[in-house]
Amino acid sequence: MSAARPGLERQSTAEEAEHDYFAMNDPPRSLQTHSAQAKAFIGHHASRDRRVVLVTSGGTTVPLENQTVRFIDNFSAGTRGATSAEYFLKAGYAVIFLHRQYSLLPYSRHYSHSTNCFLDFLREGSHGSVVAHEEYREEMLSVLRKYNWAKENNMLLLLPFTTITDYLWNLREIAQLMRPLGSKSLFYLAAAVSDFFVPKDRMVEHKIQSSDAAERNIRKAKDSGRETGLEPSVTSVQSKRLVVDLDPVPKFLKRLVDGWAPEGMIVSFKLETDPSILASKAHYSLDRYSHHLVIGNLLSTRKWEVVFVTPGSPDRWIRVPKHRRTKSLSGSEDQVGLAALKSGNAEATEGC
Ligand SMILES: CC(C)(COP(=O)(O)O)[C@@H](O)C(=O)NCCC(=O)N[C@@H](CSSC[C@H](N)C(=O)O)C(=O)O
Repeated sequence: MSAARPGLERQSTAEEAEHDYFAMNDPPRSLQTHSAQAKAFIGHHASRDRRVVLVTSGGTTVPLENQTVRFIDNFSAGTRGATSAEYFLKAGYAVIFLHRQYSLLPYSRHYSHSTNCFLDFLREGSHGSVVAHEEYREEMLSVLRKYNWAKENNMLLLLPFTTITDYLWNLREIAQLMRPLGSKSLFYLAAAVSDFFVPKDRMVEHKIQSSDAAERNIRKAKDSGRETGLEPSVTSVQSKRLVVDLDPVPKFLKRLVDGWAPEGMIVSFKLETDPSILASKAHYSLDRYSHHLVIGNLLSTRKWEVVFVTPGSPDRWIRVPKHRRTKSLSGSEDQVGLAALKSGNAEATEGC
């Protein structure tokens, strides 16, 4: 961590980490365009005194080379984010949907290109027309009407990211643009965010070689390392194993709560695979960042149960009953939202 800059009182560790991270890792080429779109969208809805939610969705990647051939990814398909965005729109929020490029989107998620292939719901009608199969027509029409309403009323802004750096630059930019909304802003952080990454100054430029060329590759990287004093983050050794040395991603939630969006309502998700630590990790996150709600979920059961962890209240599990975990067109994840609605937790609907 850099020493406190002379003439300034020592900034918090989180502020220092933020400064160092954004100084070392360039913004995505799309940031200015995204910023202009978000600014116009927020201004449009602020002038109508409307609540705006930033929903983040899908997984961030960690590139291993500057000219990226290989990257570390995660499991997230964006189902939680895309489904929740639909509930937020239904509840009257304007939605900024910051999502992993090509992950599931609100409404179109019901008929993706692979699972539930939309072509399977269509048939050729008269005069070369295309019509929906009778049995799907009602549901498809309902989804289409909601989708068109959101588009025609400028209620949904879709902003894509790919890497962890894209995500953090966009999150900070949009959060700062949302500040004037004050308590009318909500942050719903459903994206699966990388915890480790390859810092730019330790990233190799070209594709990592898996052949004998690796020797030349290592020598070149080490020679450049001798000049910069930095070892490359990824090296393949004589045994041709690939050794990857990653740094932790700065804990940005602290900066979001304290600096970027001090008046916004902030909901984060805690993902675990071990049920015995989920609640404690969710409480730890809430205590550490002092935000409003942590929604805990397990990788294996995330589509039908979540736990709401809020300050000063008992943990509240929301589960879709076994018999209702049907695979509707929209999948069982819709039912976590419906279960929350039926349990009288309107907020919970928006939270799922
Ligand atoms: C990703 C899923 C599980 C949804 O799955 P799909 O429907 O398939 O998309 C979502 O519900 C979720 O838990 N999202 C959050 C996952 C996540 O990355 N949580 C972080 C907290 S937010 S990243 C915060 C950062 N580490 C920090 O401490 O500042 C964690 O568990 O640590």
